[in-house]
Amino acid sequence: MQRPPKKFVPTPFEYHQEIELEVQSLTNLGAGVGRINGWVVFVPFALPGETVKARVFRNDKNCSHADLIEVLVPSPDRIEPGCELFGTCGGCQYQHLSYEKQLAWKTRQVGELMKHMAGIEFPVNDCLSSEQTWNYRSKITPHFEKPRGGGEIGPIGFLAFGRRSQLIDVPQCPIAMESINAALPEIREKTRANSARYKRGATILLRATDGRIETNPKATAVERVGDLTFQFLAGDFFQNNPFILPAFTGYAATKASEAGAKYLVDAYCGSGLFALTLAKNFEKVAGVEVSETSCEWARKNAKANGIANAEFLTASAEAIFEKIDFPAQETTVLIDPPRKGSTPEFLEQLIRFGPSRVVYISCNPATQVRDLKQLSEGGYQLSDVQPFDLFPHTRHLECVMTLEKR
Ligand SMILES: C[S@@+](CC[C@H](N)C(=O)[O-])C[C@H]1O[C@@H](n2cnc3c(N)ncnc32)[C@H](O)[C@@H]1O
Repeated sequence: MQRPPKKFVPTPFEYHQEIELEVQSLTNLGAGVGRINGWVVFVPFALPGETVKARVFRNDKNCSHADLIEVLVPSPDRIEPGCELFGTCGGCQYQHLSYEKQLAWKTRQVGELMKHMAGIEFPVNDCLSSEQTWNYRSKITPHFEKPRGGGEIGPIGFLAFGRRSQLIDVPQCPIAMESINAALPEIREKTRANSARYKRGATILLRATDGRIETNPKATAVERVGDLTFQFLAGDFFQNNPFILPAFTGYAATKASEAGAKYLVDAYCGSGLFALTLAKNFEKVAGVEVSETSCEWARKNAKANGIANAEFLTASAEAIFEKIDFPAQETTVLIDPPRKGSTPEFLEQLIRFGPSRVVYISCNPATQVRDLKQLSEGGYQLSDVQPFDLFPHTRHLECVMTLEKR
């Protein structure tokens, strides 16, 4: 038997002890959850309803973690993964689960996070699917490392499953657009051929835009959403599943405007996706974005699309409240912060401003629910929770939460 790592805690299971358990649930990180005599065990790649054999590699204070060895009784929802790297690559967690059940679990996970992290019980609408469930990503960023002191570069790809630094080689990625996969072999070859130019590792950008693949983060990329055209720097943020964007922005538009608000604040606005797709529903729109280049593109995008009622401020999000003269009772504040969520400072100012509605969009329900708690304590109450599956076959999702001032 392999020797346990130094910090291994040997209770309740020994290192590499093999256990059999029934899996009951699926966490929002994508791991199956079962219990042995009430003790919780997490087993990635095991599905609810399955009986599995697993090997324990860590015991924590109130749970253990184990690797899946064998599925003894499979779930009827288990399917053949679409990628041969599934299970070794850290990118996808759900390729072995039918798409319908992926959606059902994502819906349930949002509800459970709200209940457990914020003590809020609220019905979650069914997660809306992506029109295209394979070849949907318009951007991938494979990495590579170079050994210190020279030598050939190692694998070009993504983090291996469960690892913090080990990469696996990814020659093709079936969730990336076909045009990205078509360009990938040549880009990988070139990277290897030019390996002398790299002192250490790097990240390669592949952004599908306007019929080509852009690798220069400083080049301009373009994306169409409904009847609007957005330009932005290829290396800057833009939602990377274009197939669901009309439905996603359409939903945000309805939620932001249905109660009759005339003014919209779009905080963390990027190159203007929500501000500009929603502008026709409002008298005036004010966006705020910390990235100078994204914000500059938001202004240019407004102009290029003939939108005259949207202004953009380059600043950290909380600065917007000093700038606007919108009456709070006629204003919706939409926020779409990065994965780490918003900040207590921003939320405090938002609550002090007191808009009639808040539409909070997030790609990380855990930080969203943390912030929801602050908003809820600050006098806002949920009226709608709608997840969108921008990232089929992965554990990720986008969630639109609508809150109203009590
Ligand atoms: C998830 S993206 C959303 C962008 C945009 N809403 C969209 O959908 O294209 C989050 C954005 O927040 C910006 N950001 C990060 N920290 C910020 C801050 N403190 N204040 C304002 N914007 C910030 C990032 O530059 C990024 O453009």
